[in-house]
Amino acid sequence: MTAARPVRVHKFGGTSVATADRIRRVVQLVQAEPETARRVVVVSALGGVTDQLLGCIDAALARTGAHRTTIEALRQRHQEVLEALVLPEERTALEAQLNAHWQALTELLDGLYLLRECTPRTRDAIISFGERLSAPLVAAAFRAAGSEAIALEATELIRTDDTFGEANVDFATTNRLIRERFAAIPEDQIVVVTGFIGSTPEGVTTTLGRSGSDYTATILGAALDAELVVIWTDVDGVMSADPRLVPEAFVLPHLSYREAAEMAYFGAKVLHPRTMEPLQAKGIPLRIRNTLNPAAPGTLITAEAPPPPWYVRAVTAIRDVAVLMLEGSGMLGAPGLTGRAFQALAEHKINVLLVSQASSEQSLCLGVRAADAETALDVLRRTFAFELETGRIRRIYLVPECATVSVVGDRMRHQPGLAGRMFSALGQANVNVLAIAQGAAETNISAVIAQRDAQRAVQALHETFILRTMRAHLFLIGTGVIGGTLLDMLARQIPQLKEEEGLELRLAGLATAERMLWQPAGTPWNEARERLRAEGEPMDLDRLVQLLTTERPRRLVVVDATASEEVARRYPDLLMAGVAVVTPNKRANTLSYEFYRRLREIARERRVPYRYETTVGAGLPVIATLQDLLLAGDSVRRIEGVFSGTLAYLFNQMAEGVPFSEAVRAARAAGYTEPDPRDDLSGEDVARKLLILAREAGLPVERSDVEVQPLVPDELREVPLEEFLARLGEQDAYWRERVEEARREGRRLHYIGRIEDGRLAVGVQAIGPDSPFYNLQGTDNLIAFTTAYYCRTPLVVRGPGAGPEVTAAGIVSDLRRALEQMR
Ligand SMILES: Nc1ncnc2c1ncn2[C@@H]1O[C@H](COP(=O)(O)OP(=O)(O)O)[C@@H](O)[C@H]1O
Ligand SMILES: N[C@@H](CC(=O)OP(=O)(O)O)C(=O)O
Repeated sequence: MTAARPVRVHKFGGTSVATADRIRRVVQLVQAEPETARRVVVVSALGGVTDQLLGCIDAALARTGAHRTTIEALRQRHQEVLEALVLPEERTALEAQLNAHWQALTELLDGLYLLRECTPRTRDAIISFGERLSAPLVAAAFRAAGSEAIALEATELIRTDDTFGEANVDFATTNRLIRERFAAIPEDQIVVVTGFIGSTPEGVTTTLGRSGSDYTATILGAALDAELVVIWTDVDGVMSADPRLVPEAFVLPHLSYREAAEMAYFGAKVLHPRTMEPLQAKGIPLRIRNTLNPAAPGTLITAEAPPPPWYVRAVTAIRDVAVLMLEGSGMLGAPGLTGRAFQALAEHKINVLLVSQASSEQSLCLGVRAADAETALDVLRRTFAFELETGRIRRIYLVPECATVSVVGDRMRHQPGLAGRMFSALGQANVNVLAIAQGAAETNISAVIAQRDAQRAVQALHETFILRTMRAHLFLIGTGVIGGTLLDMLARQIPQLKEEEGLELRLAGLATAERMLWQPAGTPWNEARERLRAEGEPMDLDRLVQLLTTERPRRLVVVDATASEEVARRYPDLLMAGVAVVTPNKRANTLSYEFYRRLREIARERRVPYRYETTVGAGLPVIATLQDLLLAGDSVRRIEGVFSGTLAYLFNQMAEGVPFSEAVRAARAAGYTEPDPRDDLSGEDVARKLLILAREAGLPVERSDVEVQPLVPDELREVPLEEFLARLGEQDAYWRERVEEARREGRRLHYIGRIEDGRLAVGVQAIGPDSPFYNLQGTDNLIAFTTAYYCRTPLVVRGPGAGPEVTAAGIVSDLRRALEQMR
């Protein structure tokens, strides 16, 4: 007796047998396999045929008559393949065989047309013809290419129950039938088997569910103890996500049976969910390969697979899902209800994709296919008629147009926090979650979302869990000195951020007081200002806020580089909508205390970043230092500082004998002052910084609580700028005298803000050499914190407190922290 040859089963999907050329390729691929193996080939219907047959059913039921035209087109298509592939001497016989099929098919459809009714049984009979037509053609193509080959109908091999449309296999009988049939066929013959179909013990044709040919292949593989099953399709393997939804998806070289099954169950169309079942007990490996690219290694599916670099292996989605909601306080502590719901649905052969129940049992949420939704609703309303009447169940309703998104991976088991990550990734993508569920094995987590969010959700999850990169968006308001510098700085940093940190920051647009440009898909950083000029529309703050909050792309940060109160007043709207705000604009934090408090509260509650380090001391870590001290449990006794680079410069100049008027003009010429130097000289700017720090330190203070000593006399406050500048000299004598007086006492003048004992004051002070301010140079700021921990020597932050570069750098740092919080 010769040893049996090892068996290899090859399944070719509809895409692989769509045309005569493709079928030729199939023949070559199988012929290239080692002849020492027994070759079994499972084929699907020619690509698209099953869908067209389903279309015929609908057309016949609708009595349009279009089914006849479609059948004619299908006949034509198969005939062309026949003529291209089949040996001349075989044609007549094969044509006769196929014609019998066309005739049977036409009769069935005409029957529907007359009866206006299609039972699941008839539907299966009709769609089984796709495979029954393709298998004989493929077998003939093998023979034409010189191989011994026969075609078999799986109705004589696969025994099922009568669950039409998704029949269950009786494995004991099936395995026996397959073994007996194959024992009678010479081992060197290629056997071409119809995928997708089976039959009941009575010989009625059934189908195994859409994409069921995969399952046929593994049923055969297991029955014949195959050494390998290969599923040939039109992609290089099973990918980390549906490549049509996620362009960055990549081929997974190795998967476990469980992972592949979960992916298929939760929507990865590349495999039928049951494909893996027959192989598991025997550990038969399964390989997914590409007919169009046979050189690619494909995906290997076995019992165990080397773990992915991170927890999640793949992301999937099912579209066309509906959610059934059962609500009512009477569901509390009613253990039987859930069971009854399931049973009722099962009796109507409705598959529940996902279940989620509030722990109080106040609500039960069941995901089903959209096609089953109305029936399911009806079934549940009838099942719970009594409960609905007595109010134990308040209502049962349907949420249509949903989708499920799932993350799948064996390595997810026992990993806390993944569901949280999933929620936050979806939240960042502005995707609302209706329900969430996790499999008992902890190898999948699924969420129900609105169907329109499906692609965005899959992309967000793929990015978060698989690529582990992050895409974020920035909208810049204000392109003046600071905004402009920031744009240039980020344009330089972007490539590096992407390369080294996986952060893909896009510019979603920008606005000035005159114009705005909204490009949520991203606009090139270094062309942004030109685009604003060329493509921008007139600035309309209401509309802008509307766009930012309702059409926001994922992880949106608004940088407000204006000094506008109008813009600042919109921060609550932005934060409420989940849009982060990063700003050097002091306005928002210096409006009423109530406004300040509300901003922080929204940011905290919504977990949206709101950062404003650059409002005090530009890039210096002033606010961060204060916050750190408070976090450590420290308490502030005094904050004292020189908060204005401009005024520091002014007093340093005067100390060297420069008259007041000249010092102001020099500061203005050097670009240190505001365009109108009175904005600095009034002390308003310093007062605001002090107010912000006081509030950060916990004082519920208002602007009116700050005592400000202005450097501009009252009579010069209102005059035109030119006149003010011209009359500056009037002040020189006064300041010369004050500087001199201080010098006589060994002191120097500085404009100092101080918070102590709940008092906020800003003004000129004469300070001695023992003060940290005494040696202050140039435009430096110096802020000293005297606290419970830092009581003998204060903690000092010192450095340039103004300038476009340091301020923009401070904004970038705030931005990075904000993005970190939005991961
Ligand atoms: N995770 C995934 N990996 C690979 N392909 C996927 C995935 N999800 C969905 N698909 C889609 O499945 C298609 C293959 O399935 P299908 O069209 O049924 O092929 P066949 O006709 O070979 O059975 C691919 O072209 C791809 O667009
Ligand atoms: N022809 C059937 C069975 C099948 O598996 O097809 P494919 O291999 O092309 O997905 C269907 O369309 O559902």
